[in-house]
Amino acid sequence: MSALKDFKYKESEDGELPSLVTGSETNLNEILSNVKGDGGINLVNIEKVDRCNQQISAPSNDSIFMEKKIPVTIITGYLGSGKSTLLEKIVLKGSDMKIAVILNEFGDSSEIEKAMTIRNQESSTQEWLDLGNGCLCCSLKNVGVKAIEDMIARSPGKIDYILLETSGIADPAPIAKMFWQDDGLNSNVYIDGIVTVLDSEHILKCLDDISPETHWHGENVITKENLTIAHFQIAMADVIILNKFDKIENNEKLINEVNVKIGQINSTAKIHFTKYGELPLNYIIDLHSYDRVNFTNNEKLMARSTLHDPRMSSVMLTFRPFKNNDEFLRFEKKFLQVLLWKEFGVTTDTFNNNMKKEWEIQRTKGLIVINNENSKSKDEKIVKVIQGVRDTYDVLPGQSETSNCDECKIVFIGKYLDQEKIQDFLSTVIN
Ligand SMILES: Nc1nc2c(ncn2[C@@H]2O[C@H](COP(=O)(O)OP(=O)(O)OP(=O)(O)O)[C@@H](O)[C@H]2O)c(=O)[nH]1
Ligand SMILES: [Zn+2]
Repeated sequence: MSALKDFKYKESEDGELPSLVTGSETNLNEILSNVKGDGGINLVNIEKVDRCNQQISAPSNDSIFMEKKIPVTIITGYLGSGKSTLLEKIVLKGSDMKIAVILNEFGDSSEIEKAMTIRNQESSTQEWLDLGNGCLCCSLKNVGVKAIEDMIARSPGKIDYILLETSGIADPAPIAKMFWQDDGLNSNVYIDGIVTVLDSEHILKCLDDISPETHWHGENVITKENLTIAHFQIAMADVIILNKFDKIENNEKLINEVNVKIGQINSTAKIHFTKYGELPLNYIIDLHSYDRVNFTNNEKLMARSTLHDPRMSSVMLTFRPFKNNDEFLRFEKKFLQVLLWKEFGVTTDTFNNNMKKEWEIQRTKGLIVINNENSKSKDEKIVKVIQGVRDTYDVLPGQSETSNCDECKIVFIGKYLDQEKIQDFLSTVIN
């Protein structure tokens, strides 16, 4: 029977106790060098300690961590739609802004190593990054984000924007969520928006053509009801580029059909037709799609009652401002979470049974106006923004692009959404 080891501390055997951390240290190394694992290796990785030391020692006003955050624009779109062509044009055209272009291509060599080619005008560096199974939307959470954060930390002040091309079969939602970190994580990047490039000649076929070998990955994308990854790439877009316009420019009927079909799936994204990715850079940067909301929806499309394609659609609700913050919190709990947290059992059976069983919300954008009950002038209002990607949502202090703040607006984009039923449900929460 082995004797129980006596774990009591004995200075003679266990050495001197390291002094307690007082918080006034100026160099973490002194403390951490005493903290050794078995075999004397450092328990904390050295780069992390160096970065912490820089943070502690740099005077707060110019600490490298105070540096501005770098916006990331995700460029997605189905295979061969023209993403790389768009990015080549941007890099070749050059601009006074320093843009890092990251191509998440599938390496020929092996499925485990992927090239992240970082390019800006002056030079291009090749960063090899192990993305797990080779796709940013499937890789371990944050592997891609961490690599990009490290790249920025290594070249402070050298990058103004990051344009990240996903592979043609990537589901943009998990990628958006990866970059959409709350400030607490002190990330030096943030998501500015999603730009989806479409091949205007083939997009209609692509939306109807359910190819069994379509590469399904990312979150639990349901294949049985023939949705394609192109649907999700369109639904998640803040800007849609209908590229290869040279192929359809003489076909009025097709142009209109493409416009209507895309608008049915996503009625809030701005749509631009392009040839070989020719587009002014400012159409795809500074979108602020995840910290602000501007509804540029095409009213005429929204007014249309019946949708020819019941699968992916947009639902837009407008309603009176909230009387006070409590009423807004009740809306959040009794309406928003019931809609978004279906997977977590928050959705009531009555509501569920009332909708088509595979209904699901992919994207939420909301402009919320609350009467400020604490203010002297009764018409002072508080504006908030709701940004949601599938079940994850955030309520941020907002500013509305439009000046009028006398109504709330919320848009849901997803599968089998029924405008009337959601509207009725809202009226049970806000009457
Ligand atoms: N006719 C025409 N061809 C285009 C246009 N834009 C791109 N192409 C061509 O379409 C093909 C695919 O373009 P890419 O830019 O590689 O497409 P991609 O989206 O990056 O492709 P993946 O990375 O495989 O998803 C290339 O041969 C381009 O030259 C366009 O506007 N019109
Ligand atoms: Zn993937």
